[in-house]
Amino acid sequence: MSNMSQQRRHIETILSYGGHQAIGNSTLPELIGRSWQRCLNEYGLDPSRPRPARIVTQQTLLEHQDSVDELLNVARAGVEQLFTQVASLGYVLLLSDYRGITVQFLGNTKDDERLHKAGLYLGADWSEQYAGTCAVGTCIQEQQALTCHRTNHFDSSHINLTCTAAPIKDPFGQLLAVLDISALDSPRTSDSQNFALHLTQLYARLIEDAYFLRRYRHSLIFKCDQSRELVQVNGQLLFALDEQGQVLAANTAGRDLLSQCQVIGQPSISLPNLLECQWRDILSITYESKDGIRAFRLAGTQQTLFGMLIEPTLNVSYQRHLSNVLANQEEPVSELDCLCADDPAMRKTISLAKRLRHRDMNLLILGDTGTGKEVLAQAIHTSSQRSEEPFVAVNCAAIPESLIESELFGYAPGTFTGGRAKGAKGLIQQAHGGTLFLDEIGDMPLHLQTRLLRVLAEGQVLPLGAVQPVNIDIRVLAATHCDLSQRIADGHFREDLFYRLNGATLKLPTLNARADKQYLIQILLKKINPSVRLRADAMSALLAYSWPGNIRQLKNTLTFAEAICTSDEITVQHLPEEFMNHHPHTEVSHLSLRTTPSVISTAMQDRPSDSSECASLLELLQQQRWNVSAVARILGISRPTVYRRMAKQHIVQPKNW
Ligand SMILES: Nc1ncnc2c1ncn2[C@@H]1O[C@H](COP(=O)(O)OP(=O)(O)OP(=O)(O)O)[C@@H](O)[C@H]1O
Repeated sequence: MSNMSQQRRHIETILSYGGHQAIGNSTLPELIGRSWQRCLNEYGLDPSRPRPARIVTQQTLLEHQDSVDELLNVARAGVEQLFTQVASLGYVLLLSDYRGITVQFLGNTKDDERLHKAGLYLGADWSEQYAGTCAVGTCIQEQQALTCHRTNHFDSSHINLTCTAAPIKDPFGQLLAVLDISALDSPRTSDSQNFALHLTQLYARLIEDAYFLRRYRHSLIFKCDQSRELVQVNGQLLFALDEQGQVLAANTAGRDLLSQCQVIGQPSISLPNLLECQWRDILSITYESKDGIRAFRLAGTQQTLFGMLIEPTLNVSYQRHLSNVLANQEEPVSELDCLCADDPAMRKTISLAKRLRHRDMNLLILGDTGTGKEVLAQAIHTSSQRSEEPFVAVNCAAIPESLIESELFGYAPGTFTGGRAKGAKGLIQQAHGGTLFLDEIGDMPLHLQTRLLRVLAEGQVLPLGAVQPVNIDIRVLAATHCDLSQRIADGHFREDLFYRLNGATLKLPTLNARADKQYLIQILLKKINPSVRLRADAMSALLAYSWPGNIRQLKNTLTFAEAICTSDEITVQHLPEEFMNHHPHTEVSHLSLRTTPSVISTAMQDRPSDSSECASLLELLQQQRWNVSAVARILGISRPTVYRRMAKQHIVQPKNW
C-alpha cells in the first residue's frame, strides 16, 4: 500500500473511532485510546488535516532550556550514553521539558531533512495538544512510559515513526522532563520496541536518580535494594533524610514504597519506623559494617532491604550529630558478636543480650527448634561475670518425667533404694554460682514448675528426702519454641513462673528469615573442615532451601556434604536428596516490594508459634513421604521426639500412606 493510501486509511480509522479499543484485527493499547479521545474531544484536532512539525523560535527554545537547566547538566552523560547504545539501530534521541518542547536532541545529521520534516529536531513541540497522540505528549498526559508505534500516532504524517518515551520526575513526583528515542522506520509489530521501552525507562530512572542525588547532596541519603550485591551499583530506592531520620524526599521507587506503607494519620515518615530499627542503626552503617551495607527488615513484613549511606557534603551539623552517635557505640563482645553477621532481628537480640549479660536477671529465649537458643544461652554465660562458674544445660523435654525431679533437685542420702549412698547433687545445685539453662521449659510438668518457682523465689533448693534446704545462687536462662502465653491460657504453664523467668525476652529468627544465611553457612563449614569450599551451585541450593530444622539442619547438611565429597569442593551433587527436588520458597527469594501491607505494624512477626512449628513439621513430613526417621535425621532430633511433636501438634499420618 502506498504511503498516501495508508494515511487515508489511518484518517478513516480515527474518524470512525468511538472509544472502541478493537480496531480491525489489532487491539489499541488503552492509553493510546484515551489519547485519541482527548485529541478528538478536548483539543479538537482534525485527523484529516495533518499538521507540519512546529519548531519554536531560538528565543523560546532558550527559555525552555533555562527552565530545566539543572536537569540538563545532570542528564547530559545519561542522554549521551543512551544515544550511543541506540544510534546504530537508527534511533534519534529527544529530551523534552514537561511542556513537550524538545530541549535536547541527538541524531544522525545525515537524515537531517527527513528528521526535520518529521519533527525529530531541537525545539520541536511534541505536546499532545499540538502534535496529537505521540510518545512524548502522551507520556506527559499519562505520566507513564510508553511506546507510540506507527499507527498509534494520531497525526497521519507520523504513522511511519516509532517513538518510545519515559517520564523523568522530580523528588516529589512532579514531571520534570521526558526522555524519548524515535526512529523514522521500524518493523511492523510494536513488540519490536519492547527492548527500546525497557532501555528508555532504565535511563530515565538513572537520570532521575542522578538529579535526586544532586538536589539532596547536602542531606544524608539512604540507598537500599533487595540485593546486598547490587545496592552499591544499582540501589533502587533512595531516601533523603533530615537529622532526626524523617524522610525529606524519595525517588520514584521510594515514593511507591512509602505510599504503600504510609502510616495512617502521620504527616511524615520516619525511616527508623519504616525499617523497625533505631536511628543509630542507620547512622552508623558506614562505620560499623565491614562492607558499608546493613540489612533491615521492612516494618510489618518479612522483607529484607540492604541499605547504605551517601553522606552529605559540607554539612557540619550532620558531622557533629554523627560523632555523638558514634561516641555511644556499643562495645564489641566477641562471644555474642560471632553469632550473626548482619540480620536485623539478630542485631536486636544480640544488642539486648550485650546490655543484659552482666545483670543477674533471668532471661527467656524464644525461637523455633534448632535456631540456636542453647548456643545463645552459652554465649551470654561466657560473656557474663559468671563465666568462671558452671553452665549447666537441662533439656526439660528429654529427661523422662519420673527422673526430672531428682535430676533437677537432687536427693538426700537414703532417699532411693539403689540410689547413691551419699545422695546426689541436683543440676540446680551443680549450677551454683553460674548459669542454669532450662531448655524446652514449656514442657516442664506443672508440679515441678511449682518447685522451680519456689527455688527462684527463695534462692534455696530442697533435695528430695532432705529436711534442710541448700542456699543457691543461680541465674536462669530458659528457652522454648512454644507460645508460652497460649500454654498459660490452656492451664499448662504457671503465669507466676513465667514472670519470674521472663526478666526480658530474646527472640531468635528462623534460619529462613535470616539475612546473614551465607555467613552462617561459611562459618559452620569452616568449623567442620576449613579446607573445604562450597561451589556456587551448592551455595545457591542452600540459600534457596526453606530450612525447617534451622541451624541444626544446616549443620547436619554441611557435615553430610563434607563427609561424602571426595575433593576439597562441595557441589550440589553432595547435598542430601531433598536439595535436588526442592523448589525455592518464592516469597523469600523473589521478594516483591509491592506486597508491602498498607499499614506499618510494629508487632514482631518472627515470634515462634505453635502454628509455624506445626506448618514446618507437616511440610517436612510430607516432603519426606512420612518417613519419620528421615525427618528426625534432617532435624537432628530423635524419632521419639518427632512422634512427640507430631502428637503435640495433632499431626496424624494420613491412612493411605
Ligand atoms: N550461631 C551459631 N553458630 C554456629 N552454630 C550454631 C549457631 N547457632 C546454632 N548452632 C548449632 O546449631 C545446632 C542447634 O543449636 P541449639 O541447640 O542451640 O538450638 P536450639 O534452638 O537450642 O534447639 P532446640 O530447640 O532443639 O533445643 C547446634 O549444633 C549448634 O551448635
